[in-house]
Amino acid sequence: MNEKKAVGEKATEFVKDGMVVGLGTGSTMFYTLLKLGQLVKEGLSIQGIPTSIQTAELAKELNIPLAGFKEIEKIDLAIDGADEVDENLNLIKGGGGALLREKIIAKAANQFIVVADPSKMVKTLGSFPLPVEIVPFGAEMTEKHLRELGGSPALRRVNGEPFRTDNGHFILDCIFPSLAQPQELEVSLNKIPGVVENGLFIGMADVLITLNSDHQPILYRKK
Ligand SMILES: O=C(CO)[C@H](O)[C@H](O)COP(=O)(O)O
Repeated sequence: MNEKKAVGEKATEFVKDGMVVGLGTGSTMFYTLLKLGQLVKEGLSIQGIPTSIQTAELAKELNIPLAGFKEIEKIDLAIDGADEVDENLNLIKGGGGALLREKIIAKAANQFIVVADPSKMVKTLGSFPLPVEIVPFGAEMTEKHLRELGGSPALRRVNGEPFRTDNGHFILDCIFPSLAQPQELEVSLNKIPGVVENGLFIGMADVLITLNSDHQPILYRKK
């Protein structure tokens, strides 16, 4: 069975007529977007706020109307994937490099829904290297500061060249020996000059959609 499709499509049940919807990025969101495109074709009226150029392009292909921040007053709902989800619905995101725009939109939304197949569920965050978005200027120094915080950063590359986010920044993928206190690390990381944002989404998710052992969609709400 296609687990990403099952959870991705389930999230569209939260989308109602007239809503402004934050549209996340990634292969799970692909299915959410396909389903939203179908619903729009059938008459659903929404405005989407994309979290990446990739998502904006797909939404345009699917005729999902898009809006910018100047045109809207609120975001009713944001839907997005995750790289890891713990039992408290804390997340690591940014595997696709869209973490900054994703966090801005998740924070602005009245409700943030995460779609994650069971492979993303973990007891403690941190097996997935934490993406940290940094400005290219002084990258070596920023990397050094991340090492001082206990991380082992690696510059993300594509075809040998540094990967650039939609915002023109670099990504350092950081392994930390322990992410037992993710909320403290999230704050410490963002205090480093040169760090723009990190992929820890602590206390932000309101609803998680994953699958149970019978492969049926199951919802967990923030405690
Ligand atoms: O954070 C993200 C992109 O920056 C994605 O939501 C995350 O990487 C999950 O992607 P996928 O659904 O493809 O597994």
